[in-house]
Amino acid sequence: MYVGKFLVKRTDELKGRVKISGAKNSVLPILAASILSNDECILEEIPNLKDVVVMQELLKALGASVSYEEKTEIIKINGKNINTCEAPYDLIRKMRASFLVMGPLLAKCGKAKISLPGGCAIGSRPIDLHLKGFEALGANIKVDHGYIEASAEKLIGTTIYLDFPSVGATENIMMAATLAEGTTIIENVAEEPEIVDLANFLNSLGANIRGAGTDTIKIQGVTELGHCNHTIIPDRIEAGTFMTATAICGGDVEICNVVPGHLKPMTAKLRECGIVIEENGDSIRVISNREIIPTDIKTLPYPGFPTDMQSQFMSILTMASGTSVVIETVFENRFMHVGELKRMGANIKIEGRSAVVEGVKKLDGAQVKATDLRAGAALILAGMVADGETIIDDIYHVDRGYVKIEEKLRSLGANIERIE
Ligand SMILES: CC(=O)N[C@H]1[C@@H](OP(=O)(O)OP(=O)(O)OC[C@H]2O[C@@H](n3ccc(=O)[nH]c3=O)[C@H](O)[C@@H]2O)O[C@H](CO)[C@@H](O)[C@@H]1O
Ligand SMILES: C=C(OP(=O)(O)O)C(=O)O
Repeated sequence: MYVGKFLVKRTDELKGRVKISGAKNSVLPILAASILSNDECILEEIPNLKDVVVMQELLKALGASVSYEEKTEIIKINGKNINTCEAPYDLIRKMRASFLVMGPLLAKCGKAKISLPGGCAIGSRPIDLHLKGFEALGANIKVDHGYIEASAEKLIGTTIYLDFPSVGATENIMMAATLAEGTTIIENVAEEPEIVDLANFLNSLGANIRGAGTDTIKIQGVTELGHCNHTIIPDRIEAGTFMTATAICGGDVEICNVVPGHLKPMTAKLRECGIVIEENGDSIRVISNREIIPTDIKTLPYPGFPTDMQSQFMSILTMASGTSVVIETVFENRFMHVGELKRMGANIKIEGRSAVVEGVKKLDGAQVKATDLRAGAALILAGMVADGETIIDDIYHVDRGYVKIEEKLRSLGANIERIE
């Protein structure tokens, strides 16, 4: 059983330089996509995250050969010997992104049997759009005893309109269409940088994908994919988390290995909050005197403000000099952190999909629980400005998506440790 907790104490300021790891939300679909090829893929800047370990286990269970070296952050993966098209419940339940192997398996083996992923703390997270896309490409879908079975003699390109620009559905359908016969056009797709990274990876394997990063993606099917070297883009959500950590604690931090363009929605909001941000090539400098101007936030698909940064921003806004409104439009239940922040003295009221945050003069340390990955990050931020000690439980969620967050924060002067 996982027994780790974080003990967080007051941090007066953050100072120094921190390097951002490869993006969790890029590496997971790219690992899934690598089994489309029958050759070796070499992937660099692989973050050592729990979710990446689970994805490796899943790909090995399907028959892929996978080797990861933590020191160099390189994965070598070869999908030549994929020998089963079934992804068991035990692996799918550990991580929703496991469902991203469905598109590649269907394209490569003509069938896939995957356990239904189910919901999680942030929402019910249906997969109807993924399935509609596979059906449009000619797959036959059936749901039986908690498993989805998809089969197709041949996938045939077509035009697919997504009702909502779902990140996962865009990725899954794009991967399936890569080896389909003819042209697939997917409209109203997600435009996240991770979609562009996946398309770039597939193209360097020999796929023919155009338009990633816009609302329409066009895929000309190919018969085979080859080998490639690919470097995962930096994690914009990890970068945003360090930006907000600096904002709330005060200080002067250089965040390197970032793509400033990917951070724009966060940079714009932090500037509205009164934080100074300088962009310098592939790094940014964040300067804060701890004074936070109240600011409203509304989460939206990219290039809107990311839902994965909503809870960290909420922590900052609890200390603002007035009232802010936070609207969550992407997930229907992503306010679980509010209850925990209130235990630390925050003044927040939820009304439907909105949270009204009344700034307070101080937060108090308390025993709290990371209800999901980003809730855990938000509680670390709150703990760093609270009086007294904060103990955060259930931090396995945090390890899903942050590489050694406590070590990186400590290198900037934060008072945080992992305890048993
Ligand atoms: C591994 C990964 O990349 N995870 C990210 C991905 O999750 P994920 O790919 O699961 O998120 P989606 O963009 O698919 O979900 C957005 C919304 O669409 C709904 N929906 C989605 C698919 C579907 O078939 N039907 C449907 O109704 C979801 O319930 C949710 O309300 O994008 C989210 C939105 O930016 C991020 O918070 C996650 O960090
Ligand atoms: C919701 C998230 O991830 P996942 O889709 O992997 O649950 C996240 O990264 O905040």
